[in-house]
Amino acid sequence: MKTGKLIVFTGPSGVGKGTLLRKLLAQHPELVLSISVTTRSPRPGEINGIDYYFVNVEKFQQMVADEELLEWAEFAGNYYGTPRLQVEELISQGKWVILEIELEGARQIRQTFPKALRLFILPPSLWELEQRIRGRGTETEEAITKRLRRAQEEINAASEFDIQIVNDDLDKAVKNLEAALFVPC
Ligand SMILES: Nc1nc2c(ncn2[C@@H]2O[C@H](COP(=O)(O)OP(=O)(O)O)[C@@H](O)[C@H]2O)c(=O)[nH]1
Ligand SMILES: Nc1ncnc2c1ncn2[C@@H]1O[C@H](COP(=O)(O)OP(=O)(O)O)[C@@H](O)[C@H]1O
Repeated sequence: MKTGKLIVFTGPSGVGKGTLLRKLLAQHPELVLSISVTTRSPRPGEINGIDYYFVNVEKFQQMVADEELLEWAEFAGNYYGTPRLQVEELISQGKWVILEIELEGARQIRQTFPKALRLFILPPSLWELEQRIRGRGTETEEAITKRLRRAQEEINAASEFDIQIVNDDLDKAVKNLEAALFVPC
């Protein structure tokens, strides 16, 4: 049986993580995206148990206390975390599990899973990042401000990751992502 693998996929809000992963997962069924827990409200079209497990703060805090999360962090006023059991089961089945998580969570995983492959997605520019967040039309003005401020901090930490990929031309970024994942270095 194939050996399981953990892949950390980090990048600022609006950079195109979800877009890239949807394209990648459609072409590579051997990759599995870990479904996170969050206290953020669902966006239009987001489905509980598919996009996220949407919970309230009390439930989230209980999961932390019960050590049900592999990692967790607060981001732009909401909590996000990775369910431990789900990831451990998938890895034991030999799956390649992708954690789409922000910088603080990625730092925790570097301590607990040093063998995880850590990828950082960069925007072509901060201006383009802002156009994308605004263009997506999912965040309030306040959320956009918080996320853009956090984006600068995250971009400054990109060199902590094994591989950096610029999401400028989407198809080119997908190809670079496939090379990072499947071409032995
Ligand atoms: N630490 C951590 N971050 C997460 C998790 N799930 C999502 N995130 C990150 O939380 C941030 C906000 O996610 P979201 O509200 O969906 O916004 P988006 O990045 O603009 O799509 C993003 O950087 C996600 O990668 C998680 O389980 N743990
Ligand atoms: N390479 C790209 N060029 C232009 N727009 C993009 C590109 N990748 C993603 N987008 C758009 O940017 C917005 C944010 O993408 P999304 O995948 O939601 O980012 P994230 O998951 O990192 O927050 C979406 O409207 C998406 O269609």
